[in-house]
Amino acid sequence: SSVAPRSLLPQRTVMARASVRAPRASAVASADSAPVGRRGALAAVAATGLALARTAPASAAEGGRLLAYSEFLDEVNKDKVDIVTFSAEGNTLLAIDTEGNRQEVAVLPGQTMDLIDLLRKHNVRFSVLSPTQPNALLSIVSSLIVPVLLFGGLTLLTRRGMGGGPGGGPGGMNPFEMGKSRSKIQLEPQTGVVFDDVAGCDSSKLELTEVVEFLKNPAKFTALGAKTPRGVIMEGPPGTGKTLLARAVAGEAGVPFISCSGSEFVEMFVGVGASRVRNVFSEAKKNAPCIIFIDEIDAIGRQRAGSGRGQMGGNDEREQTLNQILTEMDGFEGNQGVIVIAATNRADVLDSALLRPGRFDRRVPVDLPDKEGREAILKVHCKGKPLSANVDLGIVAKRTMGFSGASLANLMNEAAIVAARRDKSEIGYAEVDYAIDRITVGMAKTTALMSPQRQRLVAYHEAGHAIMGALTKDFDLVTKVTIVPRSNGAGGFTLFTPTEERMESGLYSRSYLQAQLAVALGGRVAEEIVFGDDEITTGASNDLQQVRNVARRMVAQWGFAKDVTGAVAWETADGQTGGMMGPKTASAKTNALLDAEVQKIVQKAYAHCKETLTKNRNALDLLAEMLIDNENVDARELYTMIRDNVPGAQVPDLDKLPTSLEEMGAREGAVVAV
Ligand SMILES: Nc1ncnc2c1ncn2[C@@H]1O[C@H](COP(=O)(O)OP(=O)(O)OP(=O)(O)O)[C@@H](O)[C@H]1O
Ligand SMILES: [Zn+2]
Repeated sequence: SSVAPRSLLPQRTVMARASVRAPRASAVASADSAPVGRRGALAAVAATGLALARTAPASAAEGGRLLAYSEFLDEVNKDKVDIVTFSAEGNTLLAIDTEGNRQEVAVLPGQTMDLIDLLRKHNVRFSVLSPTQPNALLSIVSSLIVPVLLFGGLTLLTRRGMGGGPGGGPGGMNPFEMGKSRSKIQLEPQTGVVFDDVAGCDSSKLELTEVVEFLKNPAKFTALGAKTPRGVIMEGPPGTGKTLLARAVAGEAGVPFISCSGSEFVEMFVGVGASRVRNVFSEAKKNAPCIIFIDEIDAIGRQRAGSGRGQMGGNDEREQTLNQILTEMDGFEGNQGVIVIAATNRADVLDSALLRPGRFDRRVPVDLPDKEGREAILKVHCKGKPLSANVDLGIVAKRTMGFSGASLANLMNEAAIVAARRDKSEIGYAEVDYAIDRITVGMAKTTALMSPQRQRLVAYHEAGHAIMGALTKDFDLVTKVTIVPRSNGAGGFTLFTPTEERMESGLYSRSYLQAQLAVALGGRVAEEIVFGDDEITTGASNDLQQVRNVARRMVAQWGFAKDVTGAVAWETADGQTGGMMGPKTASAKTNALLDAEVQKIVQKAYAHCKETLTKNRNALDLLAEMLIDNENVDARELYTMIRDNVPGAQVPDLDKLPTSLEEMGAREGAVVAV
């Protein structure tokens, strides 16, 4: 497979000192190699959640086989087919059966409409791959010799209307036509979308208000010599509303919206991409102030050096296109009011040249919605749909953890279709329930949907970090615990805010560092206590690396084990022995001593952690339950629970605790550990 599940890739540790809007900003700032020991940097113990296995999108390359059309029809008739995806050209399709197996099928030309009737009759979900999606399916199938066979009855069927299926006329449904509708430069004078149409995503919207302000009156900004925004990268999983948000920015500012997709540029002949970029920008300048939206920027903006280079010549074209974009953005003298918003779900692969100041220097994470967000999105998509009184959107939101905005929209749509099919006048809970199951089945194969078991595991993991943090005297304040999956692959996170004094001095005591180790181990130890040794997961690998790093530095850099290794710094802050700082000093023997001390320190922290969590199993269970229930737990909720359930615990003044992410982020020195 081309893309390894994310959980198998080295996970990025995110520990960044927060500036004003820290929690969001730092969710993208990778600081794996943060020089520990520098003021503040150490204050973060990575409390990394379980990495969600984000599998590659359905690719026919993986275990697919070519299925004869007749066999395919038989399977459909036996209700064995669950999901069908047509290629943009409509000549092939990918079928996923009820067991999750993928199979490619060559479609007979001219009978798509009948096929669609059949699919509808058997409740098969189907969709058309958009022409801009890189089509693995197509390239594979086209290399096979496709026997075009005729099958009695079906071949000569005429195009009957599609009256049978509710919700969707024959119009826009024909994959043949959709394949051809590759867009030119698309300019919408008015998108008609406003921020209120985008539910949830409050923090993303907040980040974008500045852009809106600028677009409303660019002259005001430039006259004052203010540094104006130029490029914004929105990153997040598919369907989280990135396109919608970009259109809302245009709508809020009342400016035109020019959209294109990164993949459109690279499919063309050499030189065409660059010239198209020029066209897009010159069109934009004519219409300024306005927004250029580039979807799938990763298609052009991948890292230039390394793996991609020299592959079948297609790369020069991509590079030229990328360079042209950079040139255009650099050429915004004094910025005439053109803002480029780009979207990607792979911000990690982007060329760093794109992210430099003056280019895409703002990054707006658009994460999967939490429970509240999901409820709000559901509300948006219920507009104009008659809902029966027995549908409680709060409950629907609770049952749909891991759903994106797009899947929630899809959910309400499916429910409406089912209701119509059942001849109901309103959508009842039964229909919504049915739609949830259906979409869940589809999603389980393509995305990182949280199963209840997984949710429980992540909840206990994070609860382990948080309880350890909260119960350790004089440790950083636990300001937020969440099990909402992040776009960087973390299953959840725990946020700590160090005290002002600690931030000021930048000095850390031995007891503080030991506490840090215990807190970092909290996730794994909680898993162990609750689920047993055999069920512990790889989700803690990041925590364990943190533990190793901190312990190693305690011994080798700060002389905390001086009785054994002497009060000597055996290595520099970056873990090097010698180098610029002097000769290589640690002998093999000393190194062995250092290693042994590291192990001792870690074992001690581990024992302490296990004892504390076992003793406070009650609080651990309660917090895990709170997390499963609400997904987010803020400082006040956490410490209230601790005050009421852990006798003798040291609890901060509840009235002074921050409750909103805004408040927490606004606190100078907040530290995010994802
Ligand atoms: N926050 C939201 N509020 C309301 N609707 C949403 C939201 N997020 C997504 N949707 C629905 O999902 C649809 C698809 O979202 P959109 O295309 O903006 O996602 P995207 O993040 O750009 O996805 P992709 O990465 O696949 O391009 C929207 O048109 C809208 O109907
Ligand atoms: Zn962790």
